[in-house]
Amino acid sequence: MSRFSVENIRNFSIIAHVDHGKSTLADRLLELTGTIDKTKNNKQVLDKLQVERERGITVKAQTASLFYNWEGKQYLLNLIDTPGHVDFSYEVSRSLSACQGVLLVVDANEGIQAQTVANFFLAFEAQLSVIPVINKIDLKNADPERVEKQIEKVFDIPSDECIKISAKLGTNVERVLQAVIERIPPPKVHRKNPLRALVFDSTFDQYRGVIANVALFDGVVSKGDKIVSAHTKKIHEVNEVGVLNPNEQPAHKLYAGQVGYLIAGMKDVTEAQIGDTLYLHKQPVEPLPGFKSAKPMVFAGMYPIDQSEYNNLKSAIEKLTINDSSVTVHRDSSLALGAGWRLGFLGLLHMEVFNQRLEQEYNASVILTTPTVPYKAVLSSAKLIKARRAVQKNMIFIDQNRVMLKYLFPLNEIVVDFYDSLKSLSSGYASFDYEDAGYQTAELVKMDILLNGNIVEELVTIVHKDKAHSVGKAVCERLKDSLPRQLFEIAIQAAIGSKIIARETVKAYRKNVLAKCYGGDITRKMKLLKRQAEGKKKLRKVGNIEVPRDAFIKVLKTQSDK
Ligand SMILES: Nc1nc2c(ncn2[C@@H]2O[C@H](COP(=O)(O)OP(=O)(O)OP(=O)(O)O)[C@@H](O)[C@H]2O)c(=O)[nH]1
Repeated sequence: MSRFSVENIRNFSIIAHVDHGKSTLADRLLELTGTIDKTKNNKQVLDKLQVERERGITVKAQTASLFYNWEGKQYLLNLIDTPGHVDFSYEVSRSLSACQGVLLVVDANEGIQAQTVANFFLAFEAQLSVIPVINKIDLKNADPERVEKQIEKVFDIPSDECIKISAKLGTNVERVLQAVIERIPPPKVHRKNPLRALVFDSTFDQYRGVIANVALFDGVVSKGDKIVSAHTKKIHEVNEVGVLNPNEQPAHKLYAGQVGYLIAGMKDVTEAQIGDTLYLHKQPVEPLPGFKSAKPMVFAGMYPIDQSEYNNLKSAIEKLTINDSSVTVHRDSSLALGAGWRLGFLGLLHMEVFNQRLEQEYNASVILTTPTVPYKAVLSSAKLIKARRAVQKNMIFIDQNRVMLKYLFPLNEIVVDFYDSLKSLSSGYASFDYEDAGYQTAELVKMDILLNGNIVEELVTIVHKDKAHSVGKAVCERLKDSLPRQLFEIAIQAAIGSKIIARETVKAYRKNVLAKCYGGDITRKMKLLKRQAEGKKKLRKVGNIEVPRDAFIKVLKTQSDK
């Protein structure tokens, strides 16, 4: 790695709206630089996770070091592929901290979309060079000239700076590499200074522990060095350093300006903080600014299906959060579901992907309960807070056919199905992005669910006053369908304070498990009675009513559907 002087290094990222072609462009860049062989099968090479390949989306930023000869010089181009979906924008902003420039990919047919704008501003605020790339010019409906005008109008980038390509066919992709060299500056670093390395990402390997992705701002690091984490102050010996090409390729040393990986026997989440600065033992440095921690937007309870799986699930969640530090984890417990956690995610897709990764990468199966959003409650005698509907903030015309609208919304109104409704109302044309605008007051009420007068703690929820009646009714109906009949009548009620807003009744009945056993075989009877007793363990008693675990899960799901 010593061959590459700082002048011959470029660190860049590809950013875009979802599906505009980042991963396809990354595949072509990898082929052009001989990093991977050119075959028809190179599809989303950097999307290594099973969930990414199944869903065809990038959820995790990936790094690849490309070697490229141009005008007689050899360059080291470090590419960081980033996710497009809004739920993963935290990955994008972290990746940008290791870069000096970005390729902003825009679909020649769809033009500028919500995440194009959001990602552009992330790069702009980080003062990175932006190279606009108009992709998919091979499409029949492509209109690169219109997109060029949009880019000029919205981002103030002269249209002659746009590179028009087809990542699919490889058209003009070589020009993109040349623009990276010409328009993105080399990193501003000092190799003679003591080591200062930023941990911008990390993954967990079962055998080798934490693999930290690092960007070197100063100095050199080699195998055998003793390094210190500015965060924990713990000393670690470096076992391996190298570059991602795109798979790990060990090297003797990494130099300032380069991006690579480092393994130093860190075994634990707390030892591998993303945003941490690493320095050489006895040569302390001023730590780099690091990252703002991600702000969870959607919360869900997570429990093992069987409590005996608690410890395995705990370790799986810990390992996965090393790789996805935007998930927040707090211990929680529920009378119905046992010990578990309350996890915070950046959005619903993020929650689904995390759940799928737990299953696929760690073989864990879990119960997820209703996602909720955080509220701050002000308890007054009336217990009530003023409502606020969506408020329009501004409107910008991107071109004759497109308009960008900004609204202030209650988060609760958008987390569940807003995006889907928007897509179907606009026949797929509208796109959507959001950012947290802080807490606002609203008329929210706490809704209790009661069984024969006893509150079921697991089902207490916060709902908007206007929706309380419909949510309460739906929960009571769902509970009625899922509660087994018992020896006595059960009143199911939804209540706000002392006011009952919905009610259903389950008639009395006794389930005789021996009903179908006529005479004879005592062992069979015993078996059925034993099974009934085991079944009872999975029940939760509310007063004298037995509620099966399934019933909770079904009702919790209704709450999120409403
Ligand atoms: N016709 C055409 N299709 C393209 C081109 N580039 C990408 N695509 C297609 O567009 C779709 C999305 O491409 P991806 O590269 O996966 O998009 P992405 O931006 O990486 O998507 P995320 O990782 O989910 O954000 C795929 O079906 C590609 O085959 C192109 O130049 N022309």
